Amino acid sequence: GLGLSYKKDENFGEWYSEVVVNGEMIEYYDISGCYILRPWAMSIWEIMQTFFDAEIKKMKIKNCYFPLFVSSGVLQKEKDHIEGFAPEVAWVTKSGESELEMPIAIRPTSETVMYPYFSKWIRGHRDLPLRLNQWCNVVRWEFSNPTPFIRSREFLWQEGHTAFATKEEADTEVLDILELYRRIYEEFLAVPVIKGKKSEHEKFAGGLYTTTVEAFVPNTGRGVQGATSHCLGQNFAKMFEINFENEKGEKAMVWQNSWAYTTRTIGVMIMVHGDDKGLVLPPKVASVQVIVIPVPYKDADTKGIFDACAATVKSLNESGIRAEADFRDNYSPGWKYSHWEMKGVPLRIEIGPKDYANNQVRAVRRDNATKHDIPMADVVERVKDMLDNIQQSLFDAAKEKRDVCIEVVHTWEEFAEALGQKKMILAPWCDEEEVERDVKTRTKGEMGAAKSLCSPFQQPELPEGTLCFASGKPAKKWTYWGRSY
Ligand SMILES: O=C(C[C@H]1NCCC[C@H]1O)Cn1cnc2c(c1=O)CCCC2
Ligand SMILES: [Mg+2]
Repeated sequence: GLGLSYKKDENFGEWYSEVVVNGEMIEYYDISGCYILRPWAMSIWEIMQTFFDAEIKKMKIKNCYFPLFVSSGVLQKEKDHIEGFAPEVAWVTKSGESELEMPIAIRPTSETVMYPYFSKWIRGHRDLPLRLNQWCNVVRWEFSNPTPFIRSREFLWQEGHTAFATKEEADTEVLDILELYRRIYEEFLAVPVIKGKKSEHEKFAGGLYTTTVEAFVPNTGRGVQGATSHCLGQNFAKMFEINFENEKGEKAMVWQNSWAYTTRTIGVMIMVHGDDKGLVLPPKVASVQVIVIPVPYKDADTKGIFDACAATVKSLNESGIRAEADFRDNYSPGWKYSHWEMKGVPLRIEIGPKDYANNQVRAVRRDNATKHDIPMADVVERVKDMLDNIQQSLFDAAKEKRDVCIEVVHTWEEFAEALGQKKMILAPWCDEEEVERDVKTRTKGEMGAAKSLCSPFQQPELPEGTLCFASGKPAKKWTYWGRSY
């Protein structure tokens, strides 16, 4: 029957796999690591896309579409870009029965697809800035445990690729985009994130520096890279000869950025807000924000109740609230309550004989299960306030929960203990790459090694003489560490 067979706090992995299916977001597919995104998931992607697309259009960024296929010569052009990733590239080697002359890669990302044309299109400083984005799918044939939304062999994303005459312009855009990613997480998905910079070891190998918004899943004690905004410097410009004649008539290389967020965002939201009754959707990303359910009683005025439901839906929709009624006569009200709770609809409105007689409705919040009797005349205003309140309290609850998982440490012993307690660890670090590699080695285990998540832009005070938690050398910066997805 209805209901989950796993509890979030007891069997998180099984709970997650069940909740994405029972919530009708995902259907498993016969190829491992690939998932069907059903409308209940796709509508969330579209709501975020509508926001992000409008924001980048305000920044004069234009959408385009490049081919799915990359020739192998081009893909291997930027050496350190590809060396670490080669095993993940999927190749087309045949068409029908015949072998292809040259194998063709399926894009795992589009730097090497786009940049030969950036080189062709960018001649003079008037061609700059060039700022393109594409909404598409990418394929990475990963082997570590596939997880719906979080780690799949094909996923949807947007990838922005921009070129500027100066580093200052690139640096500014990196942070403008990162702020949009923070808004996606904190204002839409109600998930708190930390803005920061990736270490040299964790950054995008082909780039100059990587900025990130880091989320955290308290149940597993794992950090999640939420979205990334990279400054590529002039590395790709050198490789792909993307030069321009500057205003002094000199030949100069462009400064580039690339930035992405993916369908992983949806998985993070589910992991953070979901509970043992199923999904819990923040109103901003819920395709149905209010579900109205008639509770007919054998001899009560059923038609009146149904009309009241339809009128309630109509007035909510007219005020911009996404409301629907569930009039199906082959399911009981109780069944409907569980069904829409499983799907995470933020607010339920029940109209039964008593409500109808008293010209009121009963609203039930999905996040805290509280019940509220509302006069019909006040429904639109009260529902608007409740949805805003649900959005804010989901964020506040998630932030509180994430904050208690943060542990500040100064020594290796404290670090190891906090890691064992599934914490996100803030530690003073000497910022030396081999020390980071050493931390990975020392924390290897079946749970996976700890890694640096980011050095937060908001740096706490670092008193003179503070030593690195891992090497004992003078610390240079506070850095978040933890296990991750
Ligand atoms: O994709 C990026 C960098 C960059 N790509 C464009 C959008 C922003 C940012 O994600 C890093 N990266 C990750 N994973 C892979 C590659 C790769 O370049 C290339 C080969 C396959 C796997
Ligand atoms: Mg990867």
